[in-house]
Amino acid sequence: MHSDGSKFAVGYRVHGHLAVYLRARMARRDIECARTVGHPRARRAPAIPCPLLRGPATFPLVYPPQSSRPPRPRRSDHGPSRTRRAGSKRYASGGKMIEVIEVSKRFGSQEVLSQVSFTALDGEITGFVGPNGAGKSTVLKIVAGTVTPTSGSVMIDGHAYQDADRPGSVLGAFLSAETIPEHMTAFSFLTYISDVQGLERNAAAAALELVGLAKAKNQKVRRFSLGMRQRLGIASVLVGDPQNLILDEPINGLDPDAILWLRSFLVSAAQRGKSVLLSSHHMAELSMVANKIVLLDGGRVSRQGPLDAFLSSGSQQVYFEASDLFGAVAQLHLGGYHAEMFREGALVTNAEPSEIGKVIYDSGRELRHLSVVKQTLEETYFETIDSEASTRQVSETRR
Ligand SMILES: Nc1ncnc2c1ncn2[C@@H]1O[C@H](COP(=O)(O)OP(=O)(O)OP(=O)(O)O)[C@@H](O)[C@H]1O
Repeated sequence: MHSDGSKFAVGYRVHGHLAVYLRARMARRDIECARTVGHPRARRAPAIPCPLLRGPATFPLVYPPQSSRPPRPRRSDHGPSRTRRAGSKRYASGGKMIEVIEVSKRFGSQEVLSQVSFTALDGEITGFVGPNGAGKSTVLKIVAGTVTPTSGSVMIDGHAYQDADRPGSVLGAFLSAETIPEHMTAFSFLTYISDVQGLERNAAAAALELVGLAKAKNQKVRRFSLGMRQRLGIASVLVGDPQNLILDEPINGLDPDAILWLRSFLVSAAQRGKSVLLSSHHMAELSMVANKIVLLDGGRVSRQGPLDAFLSSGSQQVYFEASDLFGAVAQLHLGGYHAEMFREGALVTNAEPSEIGKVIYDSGRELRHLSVVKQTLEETYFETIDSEASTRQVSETRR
């Protein structure tokens, strides 16, 4: 305990995370304070088995872990009339929750971000992607208030974050597990966070349960594996149940069980109307949960839009299987189509399935399978990055 008797003063002796919470308590208007602090109304949902814990969890796991698609939102999940598009992946909506407005950032002479603008809406998971060094972490740090933009602003729930009365109830951010003090135990770390946020101490225990660290609660963080540190970092965000969540590469180091759990948790959070901004290099994972994608490249937003637009924007391919496959492919070539043998059948580029079906049928062959192959998020990602790179190359050559 510090000589002034403040139970928060101990935070001055540590660095990183705790200093952040400390400042939250000591100087409410310090924008760093709200990195991870949340509000005290931790949810007391009915206990439902959590795949991570193999025991009860304390949040409603409404998203079946086996499924890669979220279910239709139930009215009871988020109150009456908050669902705008039942059946879609927008779970509930209340407006623009995280608004990044024309944000630019320079570190010395290096321009890292240029006029970055996007919104992460209520009830949605916004996937934030881009190559290494694109500036994703810098954007998230600016949203969390730990880095100041050179120009532009961020609004959260319609207000400047530093003006929030209870910053912790507004935003929870998991930016890096590296800042968790190594000399603390998992429990003392989370208890400290609970104290600073004015939560009951069982909020810390519940968060440890949620992320599957209950058994390791008395272990020092320095003995934690990467995955355990990630889990603890995620727990530090969940402890206060904030309305908006930002997570920077939370999947790194997690085992498959934990990934499954995190996926379920984030979808559930969106279903309850929260806004989730999720940075990740795992495209397949993002495809399963995201409603919207923001692609950052070279410090600029090179593309943003609904996930479905990313999946359907590329060249369409039709896959078919037929009798006399070689003959069918030759027939398609004669008709001017580009067809290639693939697995048990063939892939035709830039074609409509009805056209391909007609060609095969008219040639007297038996059509056994016909389907449209959608471009994956990863393919669209590389296509966009490649086209940005060639555009940059052309403009540099012209100079
Ligand atoms: N504090 C800093 N001082 C100077 N340069 C910085 C600082 N923080 C980040 N940068 C630079 O800003 C650029 C963007 O970094 P950032 O970490 O935001 O990228 P990122 O998209 O998150 O990358 P990754 O996918 O590898 O995590 C990099 O060139 C990095 O070196």
